[in-house]
Amino acid sequence: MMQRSNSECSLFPHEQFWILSKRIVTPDGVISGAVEVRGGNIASVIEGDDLQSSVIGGHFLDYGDAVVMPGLVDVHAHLDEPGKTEWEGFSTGTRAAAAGGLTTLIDMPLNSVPSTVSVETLRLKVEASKEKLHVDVGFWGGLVPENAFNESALDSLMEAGALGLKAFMCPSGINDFPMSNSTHIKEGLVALAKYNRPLLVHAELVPDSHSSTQLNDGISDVRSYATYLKTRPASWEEAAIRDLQSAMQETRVGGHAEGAHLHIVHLSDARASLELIKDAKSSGASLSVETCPHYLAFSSDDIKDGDTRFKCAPPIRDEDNRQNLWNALLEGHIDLVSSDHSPSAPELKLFGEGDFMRAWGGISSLQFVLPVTWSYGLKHGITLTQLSKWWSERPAKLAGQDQKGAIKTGNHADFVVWEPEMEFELDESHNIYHRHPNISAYIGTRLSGKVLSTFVRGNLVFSDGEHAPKACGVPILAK
Ligand SMILES: NC(=O)NC(NC(N)=O)C(=O)[O-]
Ligand SMILES: [Zn+2]
Ligand SMILES: [Zn+2]
Repeated sequence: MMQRSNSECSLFPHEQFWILSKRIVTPDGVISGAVEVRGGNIASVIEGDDLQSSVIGGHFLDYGDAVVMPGLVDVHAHLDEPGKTEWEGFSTGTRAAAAGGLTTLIDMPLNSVPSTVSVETLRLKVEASKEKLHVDVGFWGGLVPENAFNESALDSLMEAGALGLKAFMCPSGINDFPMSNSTHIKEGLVALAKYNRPLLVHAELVPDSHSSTQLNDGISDVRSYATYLKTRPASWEEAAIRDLQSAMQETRVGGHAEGAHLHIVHLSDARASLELIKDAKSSGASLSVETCPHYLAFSSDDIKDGDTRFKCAPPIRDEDNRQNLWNALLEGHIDLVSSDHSPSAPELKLFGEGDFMRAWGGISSLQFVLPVTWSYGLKHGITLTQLSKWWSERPAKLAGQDQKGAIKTGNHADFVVWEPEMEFELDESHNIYHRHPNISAYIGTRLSGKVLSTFVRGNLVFSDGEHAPKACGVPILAK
């Protein structure tokens, strides 16, 4: 049998091989069988027990009872390169992804320097990623007031390969990524319509009555999580989504932005905001919404004073809200899950002071999202099929990746092989590939679900704690 042309890309470098398992997650259910990989794609999927004899003579890997699932597709990762590689980076971030069973990441346009808001800055991203990608990485472009009314600027960003756009409705904390209003967002949707690509929105709206002096007035206990939580109420999410209502309506059949799609990132409020989303969906708007593992795993009562690892925006809310998020996910009102992996330099977390008001926000989680979603989901009876829809099928669709996100003939051979029943303590002894393991909110938790192997387009990029020698992930650019 032929070896793959660049054998350093894979720990099992064969042009053609079989993967066997008693639990393969396919769009038609979990089957016992074998997946044939040829030239990096899925050549066939066959059902049956004891298929070893059928594949004899060929190369194969028999994973027994371990689960073979489509690799996870994370539509919300901040990789921060170029310019903020000391926060994360293509190399560290994609190594963590490979170790966590994620095979595709879509990078957010902010936190790198410069932000990805033009063709030139997108080129800098792609250039900076060369030879550093252990998984495939696509890029969202930024919608900002400066380009929102400039259709040719948005056109060229789309033509250069951005998979869609991302906007903030509140200050992002990043100077070259100013916030947009609903008029900018409408313009963005109209520009995206002809490309059939989505606009992702950070939906929190700061009320007019609010000023930063007011914000810090009377705040005494800056180490208390409750203090921070009060400064970003659920009404901010609700107000943003209400403000988006007319833009959403334009995505309906016959609307000015028919063909475009609006996606709300990191929903935390599972009350009024969720109701508005349900209404918009049922009125025919092309709308979807994600939540993140930290909103599903933690509630405000769990967060200790001064533990700024848990600071993010929108904030982690109360326990009832967390239960509502799970129900919404199980009932299909929340479409998918993303990491919002958003690390920073540890100093910015101000662990010494534990000041929630001044610490940099963002949760670091990329490598752990599979066991976290699974472990906390077990109490809600989630299935492998649901997990795979939330983490692979729907995110791949949002990002326009029709050859990813499902184990079916013709798709990319992107897989995670994992043991859902295997428990482990996530402590400092664990091999963590994030640039800064200690800022992760998950250190110190006990999780269920150990990743054994990860394949990206047929390359075994991670196996048994080891990465393939060469980084052979590719930048994904829309055509
Ligand atoms: N600048 C950021 O990375 N912001 C991110 N920060 C969070 N979520 O706390 C985000 O996605 O809004
Ligand atoms: Zn955000
Ligand atoms: Zn984010």
